[in-house]
Amino acid sequence: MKLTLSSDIKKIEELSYEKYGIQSITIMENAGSSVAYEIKEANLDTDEFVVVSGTGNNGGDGFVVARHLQNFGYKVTVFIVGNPKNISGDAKINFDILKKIDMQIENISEQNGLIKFEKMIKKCPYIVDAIFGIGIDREISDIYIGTIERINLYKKFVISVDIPSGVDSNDGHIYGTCVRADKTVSFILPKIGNIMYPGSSYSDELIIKTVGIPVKAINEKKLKYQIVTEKFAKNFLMLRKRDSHKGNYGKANIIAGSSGLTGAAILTCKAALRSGLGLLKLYIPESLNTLITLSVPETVTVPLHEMRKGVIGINHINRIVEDSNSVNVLAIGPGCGNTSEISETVRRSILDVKAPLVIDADGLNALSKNIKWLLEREGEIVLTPHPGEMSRLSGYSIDEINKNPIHIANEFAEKWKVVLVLKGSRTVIATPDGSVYVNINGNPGMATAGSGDVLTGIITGFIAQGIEVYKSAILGVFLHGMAGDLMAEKRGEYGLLAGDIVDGLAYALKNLTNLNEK
Ligand SMILES: NC(=O)C1=CN([C@@H]2O[C@H](COP(=O)(O)OP(=O)(O)OC[C@H]3O[C@@H](n4cnc5c(N)ncnc54)[C@H](OP(=O)(O)O)[C@@H]3O)[C@@H](O)[C@H]2O)[C@@H](O)CC1
Ligand SMILES: [K+]
Repeated sequence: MKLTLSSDIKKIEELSYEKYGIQSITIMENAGSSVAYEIKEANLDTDEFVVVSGTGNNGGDGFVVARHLQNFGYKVTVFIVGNPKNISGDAKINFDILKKIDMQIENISEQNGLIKFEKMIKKCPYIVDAIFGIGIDREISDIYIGTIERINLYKKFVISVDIPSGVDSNDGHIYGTCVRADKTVSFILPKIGNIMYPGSSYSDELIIKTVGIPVKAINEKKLKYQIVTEKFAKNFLMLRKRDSHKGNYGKANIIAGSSGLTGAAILTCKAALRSGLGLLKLYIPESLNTLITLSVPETVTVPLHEMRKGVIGINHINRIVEDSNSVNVLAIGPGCGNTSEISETVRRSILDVKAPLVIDADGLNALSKNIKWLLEREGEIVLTPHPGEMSRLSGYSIDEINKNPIHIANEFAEKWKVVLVLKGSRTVIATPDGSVYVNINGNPGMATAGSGDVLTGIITGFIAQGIEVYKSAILGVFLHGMAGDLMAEKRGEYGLLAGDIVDGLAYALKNLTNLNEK
């Protein structure tokens, strides 16, 4: 499902009106009535509603909701926040209708109105929030703060129109304060602010209504953001043929692990193998070989002589590079340590390995000091940073990245021609052609040591199996989240270990392939 900026929605609406002759008032009517019917069908235990409208078109939608709710037999009171003189266009048409049908309308433009509002919502259990939609563009002040804080204070059931009032639809940040909604009914397509944090945490449920905008108008607007849904991800998965052997499922090389960080190598290898790949080779400092072999016996290890304890010697790089040109993918980084040996390995791999590369953790740290190496890269490359690593790679602060992961990932992937997997509570996958995919499954239990190593292993495993590089990244992120969710259901979020995600991956893959077969 596509994901939009407010400008995308405005463009789609413009196309619908100007090219296809749809009337904007019709769309407002459909938007408002879709919310009202959603409320009616929920059979809520009330005979009364409060609708809180702003003075823009979101408020206009609220006026339509109020009219329909009244028709359904509910007692409705409309509170307008702001100066009613500012209501114009379609919203004004609907406002005038309310006056003609004797709707009870109150105004919250000063303290008096606020007291009246408070009194009313204390006794009315259901509130429709139509204060701001995609048009909010600045910090909220005064009377708006007072209104929103009162809505939140009494913990009533709140239905937000389009987006909880206070969320920026373009990035999900909050303009000072925000309505806490139980349900949001959004129109045409979800907005980035409905999906990204913190905005998405302000609504427990999100419903999308099409409101009569022609699909043609939506398709004509090239939309670059997309949510990764199960339906979308499962198409990338290849069914395993009955008459196949391990040679059909690809070969991967991994460089991971160093003294004290052997666990990272173990997790990466286990995850790669669990993704279904045929043959896995791990390059490992020789002193760690026994531990790896005992922990992941399915991995072929290449124990390499150490010039420094627990670190692969620099003299082996030629061999690794040469070997990696005969496999389907090379992954570098998990638990490698921040060493000059790894830095040189990353440099040579970027320059000389033609197979796709997956670079994570210490591999990224090496790259961030020498980002221009990417200019020399001919083959495909996936980078899987968390916000700290992304900060070192991009120069943006962690705070900036957390506030705007979609736009920063998009810019970086296009600039450096990489598939970028920016990890976070909503992992973003950005591709060199400017497409951006946002993953929405997963849970806070997955924010645990080794979780990223598991993701690197999964993506590596899928690339090895011949799934296109960007699709492997999307599928890997989706299944990583799905595996985490399955295991959190069994064990809870607190006790979740990265190793559980590896176990969950087997079940997640089983679920997804079952869906594929149906
Ligand atoms: N376009 C369409 O055809 C359709 C649109 N639809 C609906 O319209 C919504 C978008 O409507 P919109 O563009 O009018 O913006 P909206 O969210 O109502 O906010 C603008 C108002 O808020 C005000 N304001 C802003 N920030 C403020 C602040 N911090 N503090 C105080 N005031 C502030 C701003 O005031 P101003 O900046 O002019 O002073 C203006 O009055 C969309 O989400 C959907 O619900 C549907 O009906 C389908 C058809
Ligand atoms: K709203």
